[in-house]
Formats: sequence, structure tokens, C-alpha cells
Amino acid sequence: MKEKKGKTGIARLLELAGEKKPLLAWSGILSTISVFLMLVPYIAVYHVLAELLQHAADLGAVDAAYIINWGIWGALGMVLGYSFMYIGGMCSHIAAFRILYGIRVRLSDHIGALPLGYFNKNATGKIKKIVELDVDRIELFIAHQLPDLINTAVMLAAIIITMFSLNIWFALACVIPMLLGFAAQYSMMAGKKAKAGLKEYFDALENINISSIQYMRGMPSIKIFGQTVHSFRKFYDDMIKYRDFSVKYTDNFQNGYVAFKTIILSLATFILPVGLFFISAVPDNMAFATTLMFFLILTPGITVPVFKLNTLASTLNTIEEGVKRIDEILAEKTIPEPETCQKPSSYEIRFHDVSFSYGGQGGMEVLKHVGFTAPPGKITALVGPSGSGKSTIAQLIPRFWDVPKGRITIGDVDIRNMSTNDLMAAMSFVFQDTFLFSDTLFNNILVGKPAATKEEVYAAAKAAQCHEFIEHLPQGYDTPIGEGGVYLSGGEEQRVSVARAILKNAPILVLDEATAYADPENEVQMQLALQKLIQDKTVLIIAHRLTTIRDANQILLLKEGEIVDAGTHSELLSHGGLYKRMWDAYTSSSDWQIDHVQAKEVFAC
Ligand SMILES: Nc1ncnc2c1ncn2[C@@H]1O[C@H](COP(=O)(O)OP(=O)(O)OP(=O)(O)O)[C@@H](O)[C@H]1O
Repeated sequence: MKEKKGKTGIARLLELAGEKKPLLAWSGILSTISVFLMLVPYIAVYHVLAELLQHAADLGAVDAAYIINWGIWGALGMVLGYSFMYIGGMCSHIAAFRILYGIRVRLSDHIGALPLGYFNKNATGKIKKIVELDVDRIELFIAHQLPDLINTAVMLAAIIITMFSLNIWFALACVIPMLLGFAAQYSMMAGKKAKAGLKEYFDALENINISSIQYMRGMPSIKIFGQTVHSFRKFYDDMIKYRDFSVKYTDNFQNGYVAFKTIILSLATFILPVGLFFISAVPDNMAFATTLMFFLILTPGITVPVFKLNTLASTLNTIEEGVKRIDEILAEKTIPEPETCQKPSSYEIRFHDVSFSYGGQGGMEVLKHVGFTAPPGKITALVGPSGSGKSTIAQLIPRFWDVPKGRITIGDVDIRNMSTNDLMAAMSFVFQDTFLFSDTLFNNILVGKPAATKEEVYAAAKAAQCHEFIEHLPQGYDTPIGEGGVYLSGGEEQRVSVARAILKNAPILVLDEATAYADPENEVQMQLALQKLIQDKTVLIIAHRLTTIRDANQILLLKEGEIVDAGTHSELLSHGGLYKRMWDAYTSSSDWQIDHVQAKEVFAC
């Protein structure tokens, strides 16, 4: 599904708000009403002032009932104003959280439908920042800033209209400097340069997010090698870039902002000379004096909404940039689903002359004319030097990426013609880097088959050789993993993921370095677990430990993205060449052990 593009900023935000718009409209209407009600106290002050000044020479003649009346109206206006503001705020908060929920669900649905390769290409820090921070900013904007923006703009408009209706010269003496102040500020904040600056700011923030996650993950290596944050160049550079950029960004804006602030804070000094000029012409015009006093009282009051409007206007750019980034994710192409889904008749995997590059068309090919068949009920092993393309082959089967040249079929059906659900249901993966959720061990295994019974979960765990160690944990299967729970060893984690795969019992099984973390004792257990798992399945196995794949039905030898040899272990050995060299190197390194003298030397260090 491709999202509609075109609108930007607030217009696009309202489009994303969907059916929550009426709530937002109500919030705007109520906020506007509250602004008019809040003006009533000012009008009341004006009338009270006028009455007092009119009878300044004889205060006993003041109409007390008139003053009390206006006092009541003023108080009533304030109470009702705050009440409407409160209800408006409720509406905007409800709308904001619903919109927030809607956008997050939409993003999650979309991210869930993206090809898995997207997550290799895009750092999780960046996606996390958009889904959390940028969406949170929208909540802040809709719940608080948007009603405030409407509120403030209406209040300012009402005050300015009132000013002009009272005295055009005073109003001009106030409004012209105000406009000049805005112009000084706006000239710095608008335009392509400022927008580019904001984009740079968001990019810098995203980069810090990405590199800080890497920094945290790399902490063990950083500590072990006695390094500091300076050694982790990327994080350090990103922080410096962010600092330099923030200083430059602030520098660019400060002149405009200082001019703006100075003008707005001294509005009364523009009115006073105009007032004195008129008063000197007609010294005993009481009505004129009242208006001047009213203006002098009103102008400090006007600075609050003016500053607020200025701050809120600057958030519009931030929202525009945030919405753009949300749209970038939504515009990302999801896995194309076939119009008519085909079901495979068997689970034979076949690569037909597949070439692939990570850089798309024109990029360097990491797989070149790869062709092979992995029959059901048989084990196909992929071996070869590091970087020869083994994992890429494995990842193309669940459509991490679609291949531009050649095709991949399962039971003669092109995988692009299978529904994603069918494709995913047909296979289980056990990777070298297992991902366990922050949940109980039981639920982590249950991921393999959410509808499984307790007995099925236990049976899978037993087959995966992890039942015993789980039972020994204080809370058994209910032990949470990660923070507040237990941390498993690499080998234990892998066995839990094998248990998942056993529970799923899919007809195709891909094992990418599934025993990489196992120690010799663990490896025996892992082998036992895997033997249970692979029965009657189409198995594709990648392993650097060549003993693991010695009994495979066929071994494909890869070199620089090409299959350079294929056969059984003994056949490949008899061919001599790369496989034999790899086997010799592997067996001699397995035989190697630290003797007594070496051990003494090592541990003496
Ligand atoms: N996400 C990616 N983006 C760009 N290039 C990649 C990506 N993943 C792998 N490569 C490149 O593709 C080539 C094949 O990588 P692949 O991981 O498939 O090799 P491998 O044989 O599995 O290596 P190893 O045994 O070290 O795991 C390598 O040159 C690697 O740098």
C-alpha cells in the first residue's frame, strides 16, 4: 500500500488525523469562545476606568452599581473563559491521543509489512526516533500547541481590532513596531535556508540516536579495549556535529530574536510619544486620556500572546519536518502481494540463475548466477569464506529483498506469487543472533506457535535440550528474560530459538550459524536438538564449523557470490581445492590445544 503524498505540514497532519478532525474543530471553537470571554475583564476594566476618570474630581459621584456590575461581568467572563478553555483542552487532548494512537498503529502496520531487508538498511535508532519522538511531538502540538495557537491568534486579532476601534493612532503606534519585530524574526526563521537548517537539525538528532544505540551495544568492546567515548568516533563525531550545529543555528537566529524581543517589550514607549503629542493638543480631553491609559495598561498584556505566537509559529516548522519523516516511512514500499496467491505443491527450494546486489540495479553483485535445488527431506549446506554470500542466499528466501535477476521458487511457485503469510508460515529461521523478547521464557517459545498448549511448549523445549536448564531457574518457564529477570548464555538463547522453531514445525528450515555460540558440550546438545528439528524438512544450513555439515546431503561451496563446487563432503574432499583447504584448516585448528607450557605463559601475562 502506498500512502497519498502531496500535502505537507499542518494540512498533512490533519489528513493523518482522519476522523478525529471534528474533535479538533470543537477544541478550536471552544478555545476561540474562551478567548472572547477572557477579553470581558479587560472591557470591564476599561469601563471602570472611564467611570473613575470621568468623576476624578468628585469620586463621590461615581456610580457604584455601574462599577459593581462591570466587576461581576469581568469575573463571570474570566470564570467562563477558563471553563471553555478547560473543555477545549479536554477535546484537544482526547483528539491528540487518538490521533497519536492512529498514527502509531498505522506506522506499526506499515513497518510490519515492509520487506525485512528494510531493517538491515535503516538503523533502528532512526525508526525509533520517528515512531517515538516525532509522533510524541505531534501529541504535544495537537493537545497543547494547536489550541494555544488558535487561542493566541484569535486573542491577538481581537485585541488589535479593539485597539483600532478605540484609537487608530495608538493602534498604529502599537501594531507597526509589532509587525517590524515579527518581520525581523521571520526573516531569520522562514525561507529555504531556515528549512534546510531544520532538516540538518533533525538529521543530526537522528544520527545521535543511531550512534548512541551503537555506542551502548558496543560498550563491552569499548570497555574491554580500554577505550573512551573519543574512540567511538561515530558517536563522538555525531555529538560534536550536533553541538556545532546547535551553536550555529542559535547564532543565526539570535539577532532577529533580540530585535523582536526588544521591540515587543517596549511597545508602550512607541505609544507614549504619540499619546503625549495628542494630549498636548487637547489637554482636557478626558475620554482621550482614558483611552491612552487603557492602551498603556493593554500593551504589556499584549506582549504575552505575541511571544507565545512567536514560539508557537516556530513549532510549525518542527511539525512539518516531523510529519515529513513519518511520511517517508509510510511511503516506503511494502512487500508487493500477488493478485492471485499460489500455493506450492511441495517445499523444494530452487534458485534459478539468481544475481543480486545490495545497491539495486548497477550495484556490485554479491550473488552471481546462483542456481541450485534444495530438495525436501534433505539437508543442503552452504559453505564458503566470509562474505561469499551465504547469509544473503538464506535471506532472499523469506524475501528480505526481491531479486532483480533470476527467480526463487518453492515447489515451482515463484516466492513473489505466494502470499507473505503463506511464505512466512512455510519456514522457520534460526539465526546466529537470536532475538528474545523481554518476556517469560514460556512466551518466548510460544512465539513459534501462539496457539500451542503448555504440553506442546514443554515438548519443544525438551526436544531443543533447553527444558532442563529452564526447570532449574527459580521461576522455571515463568522466568522473565532481560532486565529484572535472567540473562541467558549465547548457547542457551540459541536453544530457546530452536525450541521456537521446533514448535512452529514449518516445512522449510533455515539455520544460519545456529550453533555458533555453543561450547563443545552445548554443541552436542544443539546437534541433538537440530536432529529432531530437521526430520522430513527442506533444510538449508550455514555453518562455519564444517563438522556440523559433514553429513549434509549436498554441500554448496560459495566463493565471491558464485557456487564454485557442489557435492557431498567426501565428494568435495576428493575434488581437492577450496573445500579441502577449508576442511584441513578447520580440522587442524580443532586439534590445536594449549599445552601445559603455553598455558603457563598465557596465564602468567
Ligand atoms: N545489508 C547489506 N547491505 C550491503 N551489503 C551487504 C549487506 N549484507 C551483506 N552485504 C555484503 O554482501 C556480501 C555477502 O555477505 P553475506 O553476509 O551474505 O556473506 P556470508 O558468506 O554470509 O559471510 P559470513 O560468513 O561472514 O557471515 C558481503 O560482501 C557483505 O559485505
